[in-house]
Amino acid sequence: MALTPTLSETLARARADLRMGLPVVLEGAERLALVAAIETLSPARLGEMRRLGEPELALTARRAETLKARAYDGDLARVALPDGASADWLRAVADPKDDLRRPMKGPLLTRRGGDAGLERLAIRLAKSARLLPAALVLTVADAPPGLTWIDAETAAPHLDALPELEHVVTARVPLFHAEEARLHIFRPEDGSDEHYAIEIGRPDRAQPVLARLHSACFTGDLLGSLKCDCGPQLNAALGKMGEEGAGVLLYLNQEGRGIGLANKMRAYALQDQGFDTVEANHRLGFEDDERDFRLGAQILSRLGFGSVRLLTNNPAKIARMEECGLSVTERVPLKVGETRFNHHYLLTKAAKSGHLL
Ligand SMILES: Nc1nc2c(ncn2[C@@H]2O[C@H](COP(=O)(O)OP(=O)(O)OP(=O)(O)O)[C@@H](O)[C@H]2O)c(=O)[nH]1
Ligand SMILES: [Zn+2]
Repeated sequence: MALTPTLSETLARARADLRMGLPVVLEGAERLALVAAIETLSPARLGEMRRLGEPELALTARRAETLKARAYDGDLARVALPDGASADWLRAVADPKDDLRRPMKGPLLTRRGGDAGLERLAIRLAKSARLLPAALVLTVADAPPGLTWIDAETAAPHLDALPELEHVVTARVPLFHAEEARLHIFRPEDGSDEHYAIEIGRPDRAQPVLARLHSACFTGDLLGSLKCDCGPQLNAALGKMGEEGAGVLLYLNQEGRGIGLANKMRAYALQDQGFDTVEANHRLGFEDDERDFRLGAQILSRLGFGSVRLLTNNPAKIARMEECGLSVTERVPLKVGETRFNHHYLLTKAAKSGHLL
């Protein structure tokens, strides 16, 4: 041990490798596979992988549904590569941007039988690298040297577990809405994004605290985008905490409901083609909401809060908090920032995701 990387560190490396277009090695109980993310796979690396054998394309069942491909593995599909399939072809299958212009990618031949555990892990890694959820998977007898090597049996449960968070630092930051405010930084030990807690005043830990779990939205929070209600919600939540003189706002770096900013922009481009926010996520191969709210519950309890008055319109958030052992004594509605550009988005969230209007 000592200087050799831990499983968390190896997975963090794997995410970085996939983002750069470098394959990683997954070692399962019965086979070994080279795995590359389709989004970043170069023609040269594809050529090299094809030289070593017959790779397959792993897609989520959500993406397969749009492509009319059968997903025999339940949550995913393993697609056989047609002769001469190029990196561009793979990219077009993984990325829905031209689906309407070029609908016929298939028929796609999908595999059934056998174990899809490594493919499942491959997609999981691509998602955690915030790439399109699609991977090239090649079963090999042995792997080329120098690639990051992952033990699949231990990695899969590790990716599902909540990473430990280190409370890195706390400092005072006077805010427009509340001069007495402190920012706490929390750093996950798995090398993923840091999350922030903004504590307003000195909330009494023995009482339910006014709390908001805010998910990062670069476009809404920073640019003032009118396409969602995030910016006004952020402002209104801090405003209310300022008025009451106490509260805690978690700023969770789960951009785009956990799919990352690049994928959220892909979803926006699909919305310009007429799909709603939920359909766009599905066409990309994601679930409606890929966030992990356990993080928020962990941060609140690390700060000493056991019960909250939660500012939200999302009943699922309340349910998640209670599952994590946090008591939600009250839901405080947060309805601000409706525009003609987000009216339909808000209606979709109410109709499909259970948000309260
Ligand atoms: N994937 C995707 N993410 C979006 C879209 N619009 C906003 N987001 C993200 O959604 C998150 C905010 O979630 P919301 O659904 O607005 O609200 P909520 O957190 O579920 O519920 P509230 O507590 O009521 O605000 C942020 O991470 C945004 O970046 C979209 O069209 N697609
Ligand atoms: Zn937003």
